[in-house]
Amino acid sequence: MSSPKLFMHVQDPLLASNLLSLKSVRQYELNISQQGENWLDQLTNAQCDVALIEVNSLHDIALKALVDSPILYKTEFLFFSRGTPDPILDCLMRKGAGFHYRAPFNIKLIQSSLEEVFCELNRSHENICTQTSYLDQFGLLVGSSTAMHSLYRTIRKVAATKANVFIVGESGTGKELIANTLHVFSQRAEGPFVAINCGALSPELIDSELFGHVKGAFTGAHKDHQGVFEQAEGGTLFLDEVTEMPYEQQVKLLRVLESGEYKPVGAQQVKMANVRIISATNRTPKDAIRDEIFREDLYFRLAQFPIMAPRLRDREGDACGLAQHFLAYRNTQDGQRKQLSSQSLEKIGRYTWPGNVRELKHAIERAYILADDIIHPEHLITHDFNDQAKHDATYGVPTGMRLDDMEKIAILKTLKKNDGNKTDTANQLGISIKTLYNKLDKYEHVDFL
Ligand SMILES: Nc1ncnc2c1ncn2[C@@H]1O[C@H](COP(=O)(O)OP(=O)(O)OP(=O)(O)O)[C@@H](O)[C@H]1O
Repeated sequence: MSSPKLFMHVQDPLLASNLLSLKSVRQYELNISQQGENWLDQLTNAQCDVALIEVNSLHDIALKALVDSPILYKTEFLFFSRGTPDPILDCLMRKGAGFHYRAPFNIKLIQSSLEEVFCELNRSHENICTQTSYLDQFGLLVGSSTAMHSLYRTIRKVAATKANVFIVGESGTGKELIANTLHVFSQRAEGPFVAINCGALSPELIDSELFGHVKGAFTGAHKDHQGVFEQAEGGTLFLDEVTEMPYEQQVKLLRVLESGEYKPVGAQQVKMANVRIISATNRTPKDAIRDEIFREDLYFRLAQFPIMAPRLRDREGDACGLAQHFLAYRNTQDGQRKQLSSQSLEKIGRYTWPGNVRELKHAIERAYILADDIIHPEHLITHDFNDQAKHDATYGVPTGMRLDDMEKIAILKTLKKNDGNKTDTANQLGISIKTLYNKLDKYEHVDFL
């Protein structure tokens, strides 16, 4: 959600500096009027929620025009005057324009009025949010926090370059969405975006997955197969969980990055790769290099431009905003009007979301399934179980829930408990890593943005 906007047209320097020093003024996005230009035109262009206007002339043309302007009903006005009777101002007051403060000004009173208006503006955003999302969006990413806006600026700058980008961030922070957004804003946007999970590649098939193979290259190679380098030709190749790629395979990837050349398995001729590489990991690269699971030379090739994906707990206000966003999409999908209670929003705002946006998205999905109309805190299942829950295997297993919903919850909870480690998750759930990936892939596709 963007901050509510405040327009200020105040010429008296003392009054202006008093107003600007108020905390309640600084929480708005500020627009200060330009001297010599009609302030009503400026206000109309800026589309502000609140306007602080000093009236110091009985011949203020803009004030006169305001009487018949639609802005009068869209903006909350606070007028400041020296107290000289002004029929136009009286007329505006009769039309419900807002507050009129006369000198000497009581700054404390002004502060509390602005505070109140600010709360009302935010409340009106809240009331509409179960059907609509109020967060800012950039490419495929949603979020209005300072951390997200700084990420948007970085993406915009680096997308235009040819640099390989390396995204580091906790599981569920949206690294794949960041990669896709980089692609969308790059000159390769018309080309394909191909994502591959390096942790899910089987050592036997990895060469073929990356570089492709020709018919007859090995038993079972019944026809030519394009590797991801070829599939992503002219576009972007996203190497997710790149630190999980088998160590000996990393040197092959390094060679392609250095020379641009690769050879499909069983082929005679080399091919030239024309792809931009974006990679990601939820490990700290320095630790992965120290532990000798990730080659340092490969890291430097891949990380021409490193980007940190911010944790959800570092994006002030975004957790509640995203919860509303996901709920609004779900409501729209099913024609429902489910709402988050204010206690639920409080719980969402307080919780630290160690599984980041993915955990939040799935918590809302589960709550949506469980709740009738209002989502209460008990519907929001997070991962901080109490001790009793740990000892009781049936704790929290609901009755009457669809089996595939329960399966989904079990998978996502286990994934979370294992900090996103899919190998451990698959082992604990007694399924193959491939099955796990297929199921996660399915959830992503039936999910909402
Ligand atoms: N800023 C965001 N706006 C909207 N949805 C988001 C955002 N960030 C993440 N998501 C959603 O959260 C889920 C996880 O995102 P994604 O797969 O991109 O995370 P990740 O960091 O790549 O996770 P992992 O490290 O486990 O692969 C996806 O469903 C994605 O759509």
